[in-house]
Amino acid sequence: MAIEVRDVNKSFGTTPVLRDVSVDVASGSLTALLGPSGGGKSTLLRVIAGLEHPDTGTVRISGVDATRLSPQRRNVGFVFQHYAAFKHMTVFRNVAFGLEIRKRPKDEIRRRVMELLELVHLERMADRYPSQLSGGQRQRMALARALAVEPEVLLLDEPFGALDAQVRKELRTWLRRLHDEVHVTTVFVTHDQEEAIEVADTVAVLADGAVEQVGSPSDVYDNPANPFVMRFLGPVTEIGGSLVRPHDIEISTEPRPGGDEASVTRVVRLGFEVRVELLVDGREAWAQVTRGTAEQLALAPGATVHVRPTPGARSLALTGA
Ligand SMILES: Nc1ncnc2c1ncn2[C@@H]1O[C@H](COP(=O)(O)OP(=O)(O)OP(=O)(O)O)[C@@H](O)[C@H]1O
Repeated sequence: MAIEVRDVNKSFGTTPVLRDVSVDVASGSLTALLGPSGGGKSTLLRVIAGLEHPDTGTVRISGVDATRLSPQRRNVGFVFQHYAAFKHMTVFRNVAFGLEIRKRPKDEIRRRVMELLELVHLERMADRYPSQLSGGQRQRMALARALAVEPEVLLLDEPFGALDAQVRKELRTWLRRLHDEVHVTTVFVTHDQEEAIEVADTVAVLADGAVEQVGSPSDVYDNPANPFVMRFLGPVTEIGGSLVRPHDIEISTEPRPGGDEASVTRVVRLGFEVRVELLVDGREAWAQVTRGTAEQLALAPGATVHVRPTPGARSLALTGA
């Protein structure tokens, strides 16, 4: 394990922000800390970095108890949402900074920095100043700078959070590729479930200071541990007292075992997908079907149909939830 967080508790004043948090991060993995705003993701990342100290519990990095080590002695690289670059230094010098203060030989620094700039596709920007870069380029420079000193662990706090949607999407794909090339153990914070699912190989869902579930993206999406995780990871709807993914609802014109009668209230075509709004037992629900299915069943407002979760689909009973 690259990182082992054990039974960490942290309060600010009297407010508990992390409650008995235990997470393992495998060496070489790309792990997302995912959850709603205020859930404690940044605080957990800062505890791993050594920027906050837990009240109780331990943090081990590469097998060493790091709980009391300063950030400098943990060998971690850090990138924040708003990255503070040295404005008066070129991109080259920003990336070289950590190596220069470690007094590495000049030619080694030059080689390493150019390698890193190539890795983040900024090799032609070496002589520019941070103000001459786009937001996405600046964050890539920040990553190169964090990687320069060869950290054992890379910690990213919403690194693309301040960028517009399009650039954000590009950088996601880019981060995944970068990780496939350098394999440095990486933990990144995000509140965007799509980003976590697309980029990470492990997702830890954090809410209200506690870990709700840790698993692969398909694990947490297909086998959510509880209604909270199911709702947070993707669209849900409710039929027969259970929470179901709308694409896991089977619609038929004939009654089927385990099905409920429903009336179609609205049919919305969204390209290839069709959103079918329903009333089941007086309650609103919706199903996502393909255009082919919608046409075949002649779904239209006012139609009476029968719905049930697709056999084998994951559903969660909502009793008491
Ligand atoms: N230094 C601090 N002093 C007091 N309270 C803090 C401090 N840092 C964080 N908090 C509180 O701790 C809680 C968790 O914050 P944290 O930033 O870890 O959550 P988060 O999941 O990263 O949320 P976001 O995505 O909004 O950053 C919040 O209620 C926040 O107000």
